[in-house]
Amino acid sequence: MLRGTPFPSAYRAPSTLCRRCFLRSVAARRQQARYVSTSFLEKQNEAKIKWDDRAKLIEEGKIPHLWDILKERGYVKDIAGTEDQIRELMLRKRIGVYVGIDPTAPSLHVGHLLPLMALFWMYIHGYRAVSIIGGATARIGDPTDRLQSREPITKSDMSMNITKMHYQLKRIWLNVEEHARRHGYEKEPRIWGRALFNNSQWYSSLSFIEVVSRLFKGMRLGPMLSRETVKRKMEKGDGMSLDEFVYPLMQAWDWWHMFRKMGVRMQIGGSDQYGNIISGIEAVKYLRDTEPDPSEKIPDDVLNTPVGFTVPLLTDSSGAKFGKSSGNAIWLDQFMTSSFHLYGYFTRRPDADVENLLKLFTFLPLDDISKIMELHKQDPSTRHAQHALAYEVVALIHGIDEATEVRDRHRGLFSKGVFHSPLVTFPTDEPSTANLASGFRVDIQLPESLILSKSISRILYAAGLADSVTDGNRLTKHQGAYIGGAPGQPSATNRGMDYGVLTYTPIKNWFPQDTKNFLIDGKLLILRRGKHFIRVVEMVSDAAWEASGMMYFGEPGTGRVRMLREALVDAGKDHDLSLLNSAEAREKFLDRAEALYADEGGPLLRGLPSEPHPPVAKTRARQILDQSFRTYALAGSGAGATKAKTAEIDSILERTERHLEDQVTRLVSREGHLKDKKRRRAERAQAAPMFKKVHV
Ligand SMILES: Nc1ncnc2c1ncn2[C@@H]1O[C@H](COP(=O)(O)OP(=O)(O)OP(=O)(O)O)[C@@H](O)[C@H]1O
Ligand SMILES: N[C@@H](Cc1ccc(O)cc1)C(=O)O
Repeated sequence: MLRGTPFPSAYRAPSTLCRRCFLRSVAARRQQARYVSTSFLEKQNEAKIKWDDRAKLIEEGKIPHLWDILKERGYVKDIAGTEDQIRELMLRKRIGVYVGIDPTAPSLHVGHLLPLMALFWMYIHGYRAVSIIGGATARIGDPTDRLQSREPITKSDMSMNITKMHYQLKRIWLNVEEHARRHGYEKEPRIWGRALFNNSQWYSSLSFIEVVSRLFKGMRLGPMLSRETVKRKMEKGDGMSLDEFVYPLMQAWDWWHMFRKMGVRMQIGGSDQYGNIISGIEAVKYLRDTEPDPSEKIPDDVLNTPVGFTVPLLTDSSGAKFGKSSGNAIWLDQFMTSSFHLYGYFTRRPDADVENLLKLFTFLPLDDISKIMELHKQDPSTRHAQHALAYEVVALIHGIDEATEVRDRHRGLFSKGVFHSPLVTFPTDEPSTANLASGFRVDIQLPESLILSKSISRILYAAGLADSVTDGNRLTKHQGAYIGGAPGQPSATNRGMDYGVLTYTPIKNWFPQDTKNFLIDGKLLILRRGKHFIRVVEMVSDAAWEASGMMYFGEPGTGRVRMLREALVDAGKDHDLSLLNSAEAREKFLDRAEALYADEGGPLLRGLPSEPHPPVAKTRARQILDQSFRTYALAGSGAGATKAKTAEIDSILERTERHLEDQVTRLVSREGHLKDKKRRRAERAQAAPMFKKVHV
């Protein structure tokens, strides 16, 4: 092992350094000095040799330069910096590259996917890819291309948006790896590196005076005032507030933070971000060149030059940018735009656009795209290329299984563009607006009487995060579940999550009245089991809960049991018990019971956690109902014994009902655990040590 040396002999206050800066840099050094294993250094060295070898192959023309691939696929619209700088930088150094997204909506949309795709390409070619959720910047809101200022976002909406986007991005990142593998890009441990941050992480510990003295000091008002966005908003819009005016500088500070700490040299954005990227480059260069601490100084050379580029904007048929503000977004959240709609959206792209979209939205090699286009041209009415595109995008966002299922559903419904089923309406170009009316979709609603006065274990069970109340107790005992709140503070006095951040604290078996301390804006709870199994719970009044007709796991005296019994009794009434063994009666019974319980919107499954479980639970519920029918029929079929057997039937029913409830609950939770476990393993396997700053 090598020992970090916190105070090397040469480490003396240089005459140019003021006392404050000197002390600060000594403190920083002390914190950063750590033990580093030689094997880690060897591996880093190995990675560098590999990178240099790759550069040689590129220079000899044996493998393509990624920059050329990006250009060829259509990702490059405007360049910030020069093309030569970018080429050289990408060739010589495994630079960090980032895309930022403000959490001003509860989901990513298809437009976001474009800069992200460019980022994914860089990732699978070995660059360190960073995605940023702008928890801090969203509090201001990017004024670019707007005439009216944004409405402030409430704390609960913000927490919800950050949570949703965070887990959406995590899931997409995992899908990226799977996709890349399908298209021949095998993950290289220690070479592929990625990270996901919320910029509140650094803003919450940043002092105002530091930004003013380090950054604002060097920015000239003239060029900032002459920016198109500023002029337009001041002349034609509702004027510009100071926070909006400095927004690009906040974005620039993000870059500067990552530039120093993580080697991020490049920023990618949609073409509306060009101005912000240019401002960022100026600011980062200024901050780099005026660094007062010599030990932190970064030289002004090609390897330390900030650069960027923008991707073209994805627009709708009228030419308007797809986005939240334009109100035309195709969302990546299943509940806001179903995977069926998402698939449908891509299958309806015009023939003239589809080849470009295949290049932009998929990892398919260009040769494969040419083959797809050839096939498509033989009979464009089959929309072969559009289906390939839709399949790839849905698989990237929702996974291969979902994509295959949706493709099959589309195949079943449409053939050569002809719509078969009268039951389903043809999806239009309009995005699905379900759940948008309320502004966002929570995972689950639960009543006040549960949240405010029942144990947290019961709440975990009701939210579908525990198999039972006992399991909830076990989780809280072993700190296996978390709640959004201020970390490290006791539950009785926890002040909750700060605005714009996502922080958790382990759930303990606290008094029921403590749970209210974790409510965001008095109505939202964020619960998590393990690393990824998450529930956003909205607390509703008991009256609203009653009116909704919904049920939750463990709700006293509810109806899932009661209603199943009614359905079974109903089925019995409709069909003479002597008929119950007939196939016809069985089908009728199942249809009734299923309509009543197993519909996605039906009362049984409405109480269950959200996707991807309902379809699984639905199938399982049908199987269980099927079994219960058979048991019922068997019990009722004794010749002439119909009435006499009522008591026995009742007891069988009760048992089946309990069984049904248990099975579905268990199934849902187990699904979650398995996924959780798999994800954790995948994450561990790809821990990216290159993000750790190490001084030796
Ligand atoms: N339709 C689009 N085409 C290409 N890039 C897009 C599109 N929409 C957003 N982006 C890019 O995604 C990144 C994050 O965008 P942002 O958070 O501003 O979303 P938005 O939907 O544009 O929001 P808003 O409409 O509220 O400004 C930016 O780089 C932005 O340029
Ligand atoms: N300003 C970007 C989002 C963003 C936020 C922070 C960043 O560091 C970068 C980008 C947008 O609104 O599209």
